[in-house]
Amino acid sequence: MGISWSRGLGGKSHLKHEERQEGRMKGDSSMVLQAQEEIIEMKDVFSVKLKRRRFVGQKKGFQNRPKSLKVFVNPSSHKREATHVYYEKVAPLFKLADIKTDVTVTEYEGHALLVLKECELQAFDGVVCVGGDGSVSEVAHGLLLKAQIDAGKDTDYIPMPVRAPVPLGVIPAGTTNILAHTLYGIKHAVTAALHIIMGHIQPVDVCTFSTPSKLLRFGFSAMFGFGARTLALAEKHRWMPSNQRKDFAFIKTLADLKPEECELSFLPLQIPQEESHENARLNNGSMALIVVQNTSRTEFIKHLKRYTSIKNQFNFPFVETYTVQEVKVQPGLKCGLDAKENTYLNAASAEGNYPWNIDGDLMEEASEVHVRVHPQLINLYGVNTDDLESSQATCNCI
Ligand SMILES: Nc1ncnc2c1ncn2[C@@H]1O[C@H](COP(=O)(O)OP(=O)(O)OP(=O)(O)O)[C@@H](O)[C@H]1O
Repeated sequence: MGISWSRGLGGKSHLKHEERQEGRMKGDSSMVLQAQEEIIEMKDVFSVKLKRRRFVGQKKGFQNRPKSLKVFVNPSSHKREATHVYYEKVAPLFKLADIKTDVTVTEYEGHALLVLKECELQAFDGVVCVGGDGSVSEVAHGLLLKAQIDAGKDTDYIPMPVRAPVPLGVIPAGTTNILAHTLYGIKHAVTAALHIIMGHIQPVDVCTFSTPSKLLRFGFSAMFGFGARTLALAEKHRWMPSNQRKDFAFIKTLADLKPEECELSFLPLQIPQEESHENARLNNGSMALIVVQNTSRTEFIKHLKRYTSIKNQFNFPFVETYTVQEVKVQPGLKCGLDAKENTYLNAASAEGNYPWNIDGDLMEEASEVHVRVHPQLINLYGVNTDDLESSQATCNCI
């Protein structure tokens, strides 16, 4: 086996080493030209460096391939592995691909958001986040918020947000990496890095979560009720180790399970009949609304257990699913609840705020929350694994 190349043979395809030898032996005259090809045996190759060359008039070498990246690494992600993952597995690949990087190792929650607000995004071809879903969500929010600021928008009220100016790359290194699973079909840092290097880009829908007076977040998913109360309880026990805290909050919230009083309104997505069997996808301007009505604890646990499976996951009489564009949730206390129930419903905060779990981040709001999906608001590095039958993103977010 050898590596061969030719000196401007007018686009003729190369012959393999073995074929060339054979041609020579047969005395084929066309082989005279080919004989100018040079061969290096693979065993003699120490390393290969490809220089990017452009033809006259060609504007770009490879479309979308980044040359300069702003990188955020969350050193606290999943057993503090993110820094190691980045410097050992990803940074060497970026270097080989001649990509310049500007790295911020975040020091606290909200650090990436602060840096992004001050960042000159024009200096970069993309932003990369090394961490779990919590970090990715913060960076995606920061990137989109900065885009609105740069576009001169009022960041408290953004009915028509502008798109993020550069793509976002996700290097999975967290405890939960649902977004990375969706984009790469796998939690694998090197696969993710290669998608970034090759400039594979996937437009993705993003939601805005707002109250009547302010924008809470740009994000991808939210839970009201059980998933939010679990998070609120876990946050109150920050002193506990992460997994212990989550398990404790989950079991305690389940033990105290009560129906959540709220008024829900939504705008269904108008989709053509032939697509009506499809649920929400990454970039078709839709989101899935899953409403779990009051039921027994046993039935609710059955529903939770099936949550991670792909087949019949919501096939319960008390679970309704809708494909929607907008949702409004107006929390409200039912008159006539007994004191114990009232205490539960107001457990998250003395001010009567209701907890929301937005991409794993706790937000507490008293007023109505309006969720809207904005089609293809951000480009993410990766491919759309919606179409890969084999991809099964496992979700352990609750
Ligand atoms: N240096 C830091 N110390 C503590 N928290 C940080 C730091 N840098 C970033 N964060 C915050 O940590 C949160 C969780 O990060 P991430 O999702 O990457 O990790 P994880 O292991 O998946 O976390 P989780 O336990 O929430 O699943 C993010 O909201 C991020 O803002």
